[in-house]
Amino acid sequence: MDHGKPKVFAAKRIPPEALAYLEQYCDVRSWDGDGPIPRERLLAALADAEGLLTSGDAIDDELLARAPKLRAVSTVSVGYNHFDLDAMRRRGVVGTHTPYVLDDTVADLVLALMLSAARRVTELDAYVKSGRWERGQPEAALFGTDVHHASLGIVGLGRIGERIAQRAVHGFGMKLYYHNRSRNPEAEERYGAQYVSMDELLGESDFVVLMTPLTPKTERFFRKEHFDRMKPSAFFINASRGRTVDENALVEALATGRIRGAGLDVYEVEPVDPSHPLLAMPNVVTLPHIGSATAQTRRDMALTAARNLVASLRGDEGAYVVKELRS
Ligand SMILES: NC(=O)C1=CN([C@@H]2O[C@H](COP(=O)(O)OP(=O)(O)OC[C@H]3O[C@@H](n4cnc5c(N)ncnc54)[C@H](O)[C@@H]3O)[C@@H](O)[C@H]2O)C=CC1
Ligand SMILES: O=C(O)C(=O)CO
Repeated sequence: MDHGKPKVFAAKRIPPEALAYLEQYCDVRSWDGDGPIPRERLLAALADAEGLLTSGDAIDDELLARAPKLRAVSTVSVGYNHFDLDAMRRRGVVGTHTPYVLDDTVADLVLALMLSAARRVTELDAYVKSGRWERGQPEAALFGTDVHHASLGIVGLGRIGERIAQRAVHGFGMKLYYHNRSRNPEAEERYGAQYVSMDELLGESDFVVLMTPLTPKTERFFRKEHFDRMKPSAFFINASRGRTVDENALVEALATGRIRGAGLDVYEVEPVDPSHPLLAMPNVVTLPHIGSATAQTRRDMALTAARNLVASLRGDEGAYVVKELRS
């Protein structure tokens, strides 16, 4: 322990390299329990902390009131919907995140969801493993849908969206539509992406990929009227946040055959309830929020988060401060 170093609390386990970096500059205490830290333990640990490294803990008024010395919160994620930005601004607490380092890894997973849903990979894997593959069955029962040269609509063509676009257009020859808050001229140039209204995107796309952050504006913004406008042959892919979608409307669209299938990495409530109707649908590929979950990328994210925390506490340049909290 070094009294000259700022006290920080790591509310999640981080790889040794990131921890070693943090320890060079900070007096670090870490949560070493299994699973997420209980809220009360977290609040108690923050009584004298100047910095917090976290991933999904809600950074809200209650937490900030219990952490009077807190100056910086660094999340090991690019999404920061767990930050109460107004509360942090009021108390002058800096918030940072980990953009860029995970873009390719998440984009790979989105392609995996598209391919799995369209070619029925998980459904047919279960079919083979359960011994149901026999000669003489009608082969059409195993047919899927082509991904190559199909049309893709990305809602939220940002950092990750662009990496998806690159794979889809240059790798699979897909035609690309997108809808954003504002146009992305570089992506239009690089990928021939066409900026369209939501209506047009939904009506034209064989695959609709949702990649917006969760904000007050995007909370449950994808709802029944959107599924109703999609092609009945289309697939819905969500790797953003579950709460951007009205999940009941998604279930209904799938159950009534209004859309062909879905690929999901995220859910309204995580972990998703084992009795959730989505889990019983063979045309839905479900993953446990693993968009960025490769060993290398999680190491890179932890190191970025550690660097962000140190830079914020030292007042150095270079931390990825979330855009709403930049001065
Ligand atoms: N499944 C997973 O494991 C992961 C999920 N994510 C999620 O992906 C999100 C996006 O990450 P990035 O691409 O780095 O963010 P980004 O900020 O680079 O891109 C987001 C895009 O969404 C657009 N957008 C925002 N609000 C919109 C609205 N109301 N309507 C239409 N478009 C809107 C923005 O214009 C921007 O182009 C994260 O915030 C996070 O929630 C990120 C990493 C891993
Ligand atoms: O970074 C994020 O926002 C995630 O969801 C996990 O990588």
